[in-house]
Formats: sequence, structure tokens, C-alpha cells
Amino acid sequence: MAGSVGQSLRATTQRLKGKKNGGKGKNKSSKKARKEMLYGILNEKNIKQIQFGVSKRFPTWYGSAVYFDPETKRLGCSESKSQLCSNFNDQYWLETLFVCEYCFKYTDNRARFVVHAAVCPFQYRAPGKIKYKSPEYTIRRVKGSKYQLFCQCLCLFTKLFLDNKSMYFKVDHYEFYIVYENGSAKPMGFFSKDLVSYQQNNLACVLTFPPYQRRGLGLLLIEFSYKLSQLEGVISGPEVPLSPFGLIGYLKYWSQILCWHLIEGDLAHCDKVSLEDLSIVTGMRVSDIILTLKHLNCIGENNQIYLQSLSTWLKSHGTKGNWFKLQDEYLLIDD
Ligand SMILES: CC(=O)SCCNC(=O)CCNC(=O)[C@H](O)C(C)(C)COP(=O)(O)OP(=O)(O)OC[C@H]1O[C@@H](n2cnc3c(N)ncnc32)[C@H](O)[C@@H]1OP(=O)(O)O
Repeated sequence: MAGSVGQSLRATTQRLKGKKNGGKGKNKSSKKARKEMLYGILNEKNIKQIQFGVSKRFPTWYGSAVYFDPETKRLGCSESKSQLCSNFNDQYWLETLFVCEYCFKYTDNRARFVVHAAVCPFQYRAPGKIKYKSPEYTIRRVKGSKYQLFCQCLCLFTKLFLDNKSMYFKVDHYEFYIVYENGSAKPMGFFSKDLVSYQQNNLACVLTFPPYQRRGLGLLLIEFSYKLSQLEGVISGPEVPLSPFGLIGYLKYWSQILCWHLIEGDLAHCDKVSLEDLSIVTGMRVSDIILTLKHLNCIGENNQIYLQSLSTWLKSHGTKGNWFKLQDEYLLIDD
């Protein structure tokens, strides 16, 4: 399993490079096919389900061609012939993709998966450096340049749950912030950060793995991304476009932050608050603030903010004293 993944990724990259050079002058449809191959774009799901570690199984949300050889539709350089699409079901290329829940290496072969699961070194030591450690959760920073294969496999996995992002192989200038439950080396979710983002985005892509969703981890990661950009002294926000779930999650986070600053925080006693004031205290972009205030139905002509509508939102989405997921005292940001 371990060797096959590295070879598979190299083979895919080589194949794509080769096709790119040899494809000059060919028609538009082959260009489109190459693009789809490069970004793994598929209109339908091609892997039915994921076996994530030995005990978790769940369906994929989106298709991805990047795991496969485009000609044979077989997984990377797998020697297994047991799960070809023709043997299974025309809709799917593969019924079950076995993914290591510690390092994201993958295979279509159960026996190889079981062997790997028993020896994966990441189960004893998670990669990267701890940047946040509360009594409940740890967030580790994993550099793409240092843990290339780990990050590439994580990006491939992400594509199965996020349709509009497509970065798999060039991970060198990305950092990955991965959340773990304390005492466990099993990643539960992550966000990536582009270190050469011209828009100075504080987050490229965020994912909570399906078994761990709706526990507040998405909001924790988003809050952490803002903490990092505020420490850098940058007004920032996520890379766009947001996915539908991304938008719901961000609107929740942004609504809470704006409500807190306007009702309980530094701005609560100001007579007049401008969008720029809000941007400075929250670290949010003005465009995101306007979007959120419109969502909260509390911005009028001349960008006047109606606090009454904020209070109404708060009543229906009460945070019960838990305004923030992240606690500053547990931050370990030294570089
Ligand atoms: C810039 C970008 O990367 S955009 C791409 C965003 N990522 C994706 O779309 C990948 C797939 N989706 C996911 O991984 C997750 O849904 C995330 C990351 C967006 C949210 O992760 P979670 O850990 O589930 O979020 P969390 O538990 O903090 O919930 C935050 C809020 O989002 C909303 N929300 C999250 N999931 C759902 C859902 N399935 N249905 C309705 N609302 C939801 C809720 O308001 C929720 O708060 P609540 O539970 O108190 O009601």
C-alpha cells in the first residue's frame, strides 16, 4: 500500500505531463478531457464508499478521476483486478476505497489495507507541530513541503467531499492545520492555507471528515484561521467560491462574531459603527461583513446597521454563552 500510493501519484503526474505536451493541436474535446483528468472533475460519483480506518464506512459525496488510470479506470498502479467497474456496477468505477485514517494512503485491496492499518507509523506519532492544545482538541500545522505524500493523499481524499477545489500534487506552498481529539492521532478535519495567496486568503479549503461533522469542528478551524491572520496583522477571509456547506458554516461564524462585537464587545457602546471599524476589530473583509449583515437582515440604506435585528437573530440562534470555540490561552503560536 505505502509504495503503491507514491508510485501511483508519480505515475499520474507523469501521465498528465506527457498528455499535455503530446496534445498540442488536438481538438477541444481532448483538451477538455485533459483538464477534467488533471482536476479530477467528474459529474457523477465514481467511488461508492470509503472504508476509513477499520471501523468507519461512509459514502462519498462527489466523484474524482484523479485516483484512477484514465484508460483502465483502475486505481493508480493497483494490481488488483477484483473491483473493476465492469465487475461491479456501471455507475461506479470502484465500490470501496480503503483509506488509512491516520495518513490517507489508499488502496482497493482489503488485505493490503489491513496490513497497512496495523503498521502505519502515523498512528503512533501524528505529523507536524502543535499550534493549539485545549483540554479537548489539538491543532497541528503540517507543512506541505515537509510531509508531501501525507498532504497529497489528504488533498485527494478531500476531493471526494468537496466539489469545487482541485489542488492535489503541488502542496509545497501550502500549510495544513489538522484537528485531533486529545490523546488520538486520528485526524478529524483540517484547513489548508496557501502561503503565496495573492488575495491574502487565510484559508484555501476546509473539511471536517464526515464521521466528525456537526460537532463544532468546522467553526473551530475557521476561528483558528482568523486568529492566524489577525496575528499576522492581515484583514482576511477564505478563498472563494465557497461550497454550499462552506457558506452556511461561514455565515454562522461571521454572524456570531459580528453580533458579539456589536452587542457585547468593544463596539457595543459606540454611537456609530462603520463597516471599516467592524473590519478592523473582527479581521473580516468588508465584503464578507456586508454579506453577513444582509443575511442577518440588519443593514439599511447608507450601510446603517440595525442592532434590533441582531438581537432577534441571537434569540433564535442563541450561543448560550459559548461565543467562541477557540480559547486564546491554548494557542501555541511562536513562529
Ligand atoms: C473555502 C472553502 O473551503 S469552502 C468549502 C467548505 N468545505 C466543504 O464544503 C467540505 C464538506 N463540508 C464540510 O466539511 C463541513 O460541512 C464544513 C467544514 C463546511 C462544516 O464542518 P462541521 O464541523 O460540520 O461544522 P460545525 O459543526 O462547526 O457547524 C457549523 C455550522 O454550520 C452549519 N452546518 C454544518 N453542517 C450542516 C448541515 N449538514 N446542515 C445544515 N447546517 C449545517 C450549522 O449552522 C452549524 O452550526 P450548528 O451545528 O450549531 O447548527
